[in-house]
Amino acid sequence: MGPSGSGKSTFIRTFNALEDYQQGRIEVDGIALTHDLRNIDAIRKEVGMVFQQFNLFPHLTVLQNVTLSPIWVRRWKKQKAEEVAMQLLERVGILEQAQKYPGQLSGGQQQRVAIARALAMQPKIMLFDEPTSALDPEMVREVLDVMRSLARSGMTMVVVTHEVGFAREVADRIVLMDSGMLVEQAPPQEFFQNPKEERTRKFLSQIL
Ligand SMILES: Nc1ncnc2c1ncn2[C@@H]1O[C@H](COP(=O)(O)OP(=O)(O)OP(=O)(O)O)[C@@H](O)[C@H]1O
Repeated sequence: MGPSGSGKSTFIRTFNALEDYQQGRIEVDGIALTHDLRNIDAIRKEVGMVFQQFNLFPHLTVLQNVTLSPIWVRRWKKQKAEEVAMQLLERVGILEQAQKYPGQLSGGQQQRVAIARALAMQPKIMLFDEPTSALDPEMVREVLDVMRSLARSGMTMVVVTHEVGFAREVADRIVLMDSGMLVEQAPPQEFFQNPKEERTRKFLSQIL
């Protein structure tokens, strides 16, 4: 969490080398991120990402959006990729939309396709960059429900969000960022009820 421009997107985009960084060290499931392209590829296979704007291919059906990477990157046979995709579409509650195009779906449905698409690559970590910020209020919940069940299934997730209730309920750890720096990190209860930093108190007084 953190105010606008505090560096939240920049931070999570470094995890899969969408953004370069100058200091520090990033390690994903034992693989250290270097500038070697093969290494970046290896990390990207482990890290799924969901963006605020769903970034689906508009000319492909839902099913084709979800099977594209497994077929082209993982080299799965079409039939296997489609079987797995259908299971994922069922998991995110939009199985019946499989043959439609993104433009025919609501924002909440499109975001659930984007989640299924990321999961299709069987990532070890999922990054979410304000996944509900572009949605109408009534669609926020259906996406948060999917994320909640993903968290319960044990998926490691790093989520940039302004959804305070969701963060409080689902997170193991909340990180507050400000001016490109990590200000405070703590389990939700401690973060919301007993923050250590003045900056955190000020942030909470603005959002609660
Ligand atoms: N650690 C950093 N060092 C230097 N510049 C940074 C750092 N983190 C972010 N920036 C710069 O700060 C600006 C805002 O960052 P970013 O978009 O990541 O913020 P944000 O918290 O995601 O904002 P929003 O909530 O509006 O999306 C960008 O121009 C980015 O390049």
